[in-house]
Amino acid sequence: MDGSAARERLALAVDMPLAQGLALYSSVAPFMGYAKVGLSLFVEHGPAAVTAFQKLGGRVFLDLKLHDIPNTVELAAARAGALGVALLTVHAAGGEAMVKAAVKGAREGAQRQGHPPPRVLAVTVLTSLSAADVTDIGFSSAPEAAAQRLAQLAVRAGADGLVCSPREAEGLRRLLGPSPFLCTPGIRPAGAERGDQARAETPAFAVRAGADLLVVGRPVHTAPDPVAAARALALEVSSG
Ligand SMILES: O=c1ccn([C@@H]2O[C@H](COP(=O)(O)O)[C@@H](O)[C@H]2O)c(=O)[nH]1
Repeated sequence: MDGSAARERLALAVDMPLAQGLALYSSVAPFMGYAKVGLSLFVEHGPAAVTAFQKLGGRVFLDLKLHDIPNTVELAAARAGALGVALLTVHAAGGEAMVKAAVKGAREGAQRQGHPPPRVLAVTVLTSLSAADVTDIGFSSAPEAAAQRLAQLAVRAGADGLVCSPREAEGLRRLLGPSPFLCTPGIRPAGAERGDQARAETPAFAVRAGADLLVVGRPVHTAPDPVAAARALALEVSSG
């Protein structure tokens, strides 16, 4: 795989103040094709955070993890679609009707503004949850089985893809085939601090497991040389 193909498979999680995030994304953009705008940036700046990265030429992954009643989620997804984002997240645990509503809203919102429809990705089991946490919140199964159940629900509802741990990607590919777009946060290069990520794996592991898009935040933010860290990620993705 060449460098530009690796770039298509890397998203920078911009979990930091906007000015700092814009500067960081500009410097790593040759290696990372998506800027992921998450809760902290969106709570502080709203749609302006999205347009700021779009002005830099970045494709925006709007990671709001919508989770509410279907009508509310449809309205929010329509607003996100109208912003021209490339990817939007919802929680699969919101149920089939809610995921369906998100897909409908996102498509209609994008169409109204003449944008291509965003891919709606359903979050299965957060990568920060350990097996014990998954039991604690009421699943009777291990993370992998819980992720598979939620993934099947999301695909039935029309989600374009799934967010999962790299540990679950291979099983989901086997179960669901080549079409769902698999996005894996919880990426840690060998030796990197895990922080709050309980089910993390290396970039090469995620690629071999069948992930389409790898989300990376702190391993780039906290690196002594973030550009070198992004270049190393792209290299590992290319050879993974
Ligand atoms: O299950 C999930 C879903 C989303 N995320 C998001 O990805 C990044 C990961 O950042 P790191 O600094 O590389 O840990 C972050 O924005 C999360 O909100 C996730 O980690 N797990």
